[in-house]
Amino acid sequence: MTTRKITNSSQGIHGTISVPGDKSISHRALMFGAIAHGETVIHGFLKSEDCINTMKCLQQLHVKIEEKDDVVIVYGKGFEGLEKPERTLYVGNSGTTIRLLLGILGTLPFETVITGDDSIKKRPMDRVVKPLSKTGALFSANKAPIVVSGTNTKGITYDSPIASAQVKSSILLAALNSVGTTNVSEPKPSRDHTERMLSHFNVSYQKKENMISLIGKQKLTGREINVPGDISSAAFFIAAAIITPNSSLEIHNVGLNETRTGIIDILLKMGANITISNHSKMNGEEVGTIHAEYSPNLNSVEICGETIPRLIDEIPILALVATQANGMTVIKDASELKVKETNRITAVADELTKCGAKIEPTNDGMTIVGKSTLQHANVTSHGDHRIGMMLAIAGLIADGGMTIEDAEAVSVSYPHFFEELNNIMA
Ligand SMILES: O=C(O)C1=C[C@@H](OP(=O)(O)O)[C@@H](O)[C@H](O)C1
Ligand SMILES: C=C(OP(=O)(O)O)C(=O)O
Repeated sequence: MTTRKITNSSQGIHGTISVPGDKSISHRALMFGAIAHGETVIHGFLKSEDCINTMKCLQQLHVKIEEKDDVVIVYGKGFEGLEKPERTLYVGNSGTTIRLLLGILGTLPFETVITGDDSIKKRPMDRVVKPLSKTGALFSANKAPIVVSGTNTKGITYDSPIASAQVKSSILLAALNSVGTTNVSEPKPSRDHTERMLSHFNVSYQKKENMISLIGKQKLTGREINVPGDISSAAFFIAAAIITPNSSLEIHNVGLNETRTGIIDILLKMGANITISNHSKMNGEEVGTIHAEYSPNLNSVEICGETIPRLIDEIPILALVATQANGMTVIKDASELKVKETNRITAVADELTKCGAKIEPTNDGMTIVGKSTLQHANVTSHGDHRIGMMLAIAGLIADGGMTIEDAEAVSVSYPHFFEELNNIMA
């Protein structure tokens, strides 16, 4: 386990950076490339642990994938080109990998065993096992390790009780290799990268309100994909600039898909100095440049309802920002946080309390009372990349900095996070 010491940054953070590729889009680019026919060339692929695990799983299913210079090339042979792996597939820490792959594997006529690390083994898979079983897919368990297979799967109609892009995407991937129409709805809109990727691969589907309908067995052909920078990674540096005195930071090429920009909406509502410029589009995904500056007059907010899925992974870093805002910030409707890489409600509350924050966990979120002066503490990431990065940013404003145990967890989504942080502190 690696321990990292972060020093307090009295001079602020400065510079112009780009963040690595979007994790959600990188996973999908590989999977769509694998089930399409022909070459899919991916630019800006995120080479982090989670996405590399997706790549390795697909290679074990006998998909040829090459890394050349800055591109990743997937030589897809359609669903029928996927072959039984010799070994158990290992997804590491990645919920997106296991849930989306279960959708694909549940339509293949051979048994695959799939598992992950200790965190993955605890995370609920019934949310995909239940709907996918209706297609005719077979599963040995509701938690990893799972043995999965399926023959002649059929389209289903499923009203998902949770707003989860992983559930929606798993069902849509299964739908592509099933006979007939699949209809899937969700209670609130979750990230729509799968839908945009379907359009990019010329798959036709209908979307009416929160219901997507797709006819199975459409043929996909390999495409070129440009992956924008990950707004969930950018969020740590945006927050750092906002809460650290004397800071000014520009981040290029950030994905600005509106199903992901809840973090920007909330920070603006809190009074943060953020501007967005250079708007453009990359294979159906909006991108732009984000400029963030120190914002001394932040106010508390309530974060709930439809906003939650639009910033679900940014709640740990938003909690830190809320410690620097006047008044009480209330986060609710976010019980999904309990089933992420760790229980992010208790992990955030426990670790930030050690630093002097006034933060109370609730059943479906937390309350945070600002403004607090934070101080040095020995904290832990709990093996969760987003908790680790949030605590590193807390170190910038804490008296005496921060000591973070299990800091290597950041490699799950942002392998060079600490190097980038050092660069902008210089
Ligand atoms: O589909 C995706 O790429 C993701 C969806 C979200 O999970 P849920 O869909 O389970 O909320 C998110 O937390 C995760 O980091 C990535
Ligand atoms: C929840 C996350 O990812 P996953 O569900 O893919 O493990 C995340 O990256 O914050």
